Amino acid sequence: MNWLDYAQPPRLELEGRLQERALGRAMARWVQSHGGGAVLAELAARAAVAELHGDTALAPLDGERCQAIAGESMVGDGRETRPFVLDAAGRFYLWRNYVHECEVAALIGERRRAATPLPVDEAGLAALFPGGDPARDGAQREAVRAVGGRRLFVLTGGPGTGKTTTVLRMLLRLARDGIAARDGIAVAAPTGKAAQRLVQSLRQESARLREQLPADWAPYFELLPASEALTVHRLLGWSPGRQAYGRGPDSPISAGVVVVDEASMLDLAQLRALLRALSPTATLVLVGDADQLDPVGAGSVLGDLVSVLEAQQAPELVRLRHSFRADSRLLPVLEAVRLGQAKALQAALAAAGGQGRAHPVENSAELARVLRRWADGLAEAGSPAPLAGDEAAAATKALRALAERQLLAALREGSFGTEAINAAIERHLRQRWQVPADAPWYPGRAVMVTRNDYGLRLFNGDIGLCLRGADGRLRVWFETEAGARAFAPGALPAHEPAFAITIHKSQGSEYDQAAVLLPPDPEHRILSRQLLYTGLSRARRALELWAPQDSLDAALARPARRAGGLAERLAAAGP
Ligand SMILES: Nc1ncnc2c1ncn2[C@@H]1O[C@H](COP(=O)(O)OP(=O)(O)OP(=O)(O)O)[C@@H](O)[C@H]1O
Repeated sequence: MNWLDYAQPPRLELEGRLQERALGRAMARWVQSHGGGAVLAELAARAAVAELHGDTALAPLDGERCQAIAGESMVGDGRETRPFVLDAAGRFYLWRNYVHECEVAALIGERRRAATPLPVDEAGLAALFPGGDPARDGAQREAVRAVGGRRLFVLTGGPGTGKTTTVLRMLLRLARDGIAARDGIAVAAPTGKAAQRLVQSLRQESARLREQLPADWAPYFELLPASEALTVHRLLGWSPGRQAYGRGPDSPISAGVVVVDEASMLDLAQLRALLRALSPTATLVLVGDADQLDPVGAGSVLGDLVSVLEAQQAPELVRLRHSFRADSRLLPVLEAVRLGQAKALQAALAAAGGQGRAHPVENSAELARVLRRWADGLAEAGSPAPLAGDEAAAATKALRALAERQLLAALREGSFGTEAINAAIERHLRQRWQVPADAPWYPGRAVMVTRNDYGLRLFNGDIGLCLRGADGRLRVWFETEAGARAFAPGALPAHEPAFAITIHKSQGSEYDQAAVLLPPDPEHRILSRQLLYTGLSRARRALELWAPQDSLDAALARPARRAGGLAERLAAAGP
């Protein structure tokens, strides 16, 4: 491995302590074989493992350790290329993470300084919010007002606060300003599913708004991206052969406005690549919920950016706070989690009545009990009847019924993980529905696609339901924008059972009712406020929290901001 190569972090998707130890040992050996001392070898190993956990650096070292590595030739202060960097604050970096942080901070600083705010046409703004109420949509209007003439804009807010609704109006405003007409608009999201959802929501909302606006707005609607849902990877022209992005400073993305939704999923390396690939005059709009989980890769860029912009009361940031969700009884639950307040969470759950329940699931026996109740709920609906009449319409109905309730678990592996839970639920359903043991597929089996298949237009995270057609054949149905589509089970891309999915995978989806299961070990490092918030905020109408108080307290107490120096660098790069 070439540690100086910071173009792309190594694809280390392995999890678990064994792999971590192996990586750490390999790194330590590499350091020692290149003449590094024991302290450096240990720090390098820890930094490599910390990167797997999402940290871009080690938390500042004490003076003694800084001293111990001061003379190491492999450690620099960032001015020259070295495998490791010890920055002025004592943070220890792998070279690429240091470079990425510095570049991201510098490019964001440049974009902020390059703003030439354009006043909004107030009549146009009022037209975009027909019959609006400033108490509810004031911040949305502010976002539309503030985006004009900016090269960077950040829109954050919890679920249902109208982020997509606002993005549409921001784009229409920019189109009217002439920006989009000249250079075009690109919208993307880190995952295929989120990108598809974004384009779909924009299209639905623009159909509604178009009817309410005067005819002279029509040309601006034509400029909205209506067709392809782009992942950030695709927007950047990722070439698997070259293992590099095609878009960069020499061949920038040809769009005057670039919107990236679900930006909480962007990692540091992706944001750097994106910033490098924008034309200098383009407007970048980052949209997401800064309180959600950090990305799989290293860094917590949206969280860092929002915290810095918020502290500076910067005009490039608008936080939407009013939720347009029909059900506001769950909002205090989310707010308590967001702020890490255990007592407020208990009170909010109690006040939510039947819509918010907590079960202290402390061990496998208790898990089996709540799982059985959950699986009974699924089984009672019965094995779905064969489709009749308009099969696609009937399948859509069945898929929507399936999406009404979802079990979300923090873990994937182990007895509290989705793999074991799915196996238990499937066993129960097979028994209740009398599915023959040798039939892998049966009506009512829910699966989730785990890899994007652009040819089939199925994306990682899409949920399908197996149903029997009138012809007696089993097919797996997916709800897509073009209506429900069916696939032979054998034709599906990689997939897994979906009666329970991880909280990580649930990002961007919503359910009427969600149950959220945390591991009973309060020491488990996956527990964090963001994890709990992300899980609970998937519920539209009712939620169940399956966790002992200790795990809950641990999650609430851990804001889980990752170690690194981006926030400090962003603040220093200033506007
Ligand atoms: N100003 C508004 N007036 C009335 N309804 C609104 C307004 N803004 C948003 N809504 C409604 O609130 C709901 C959520 O809006 P939207 O999908 O834009 O939110 P979001 O923040 O993108 O949601 P999420 O990310 O949780 O899916 C939609 O039904 C939308 O029509």
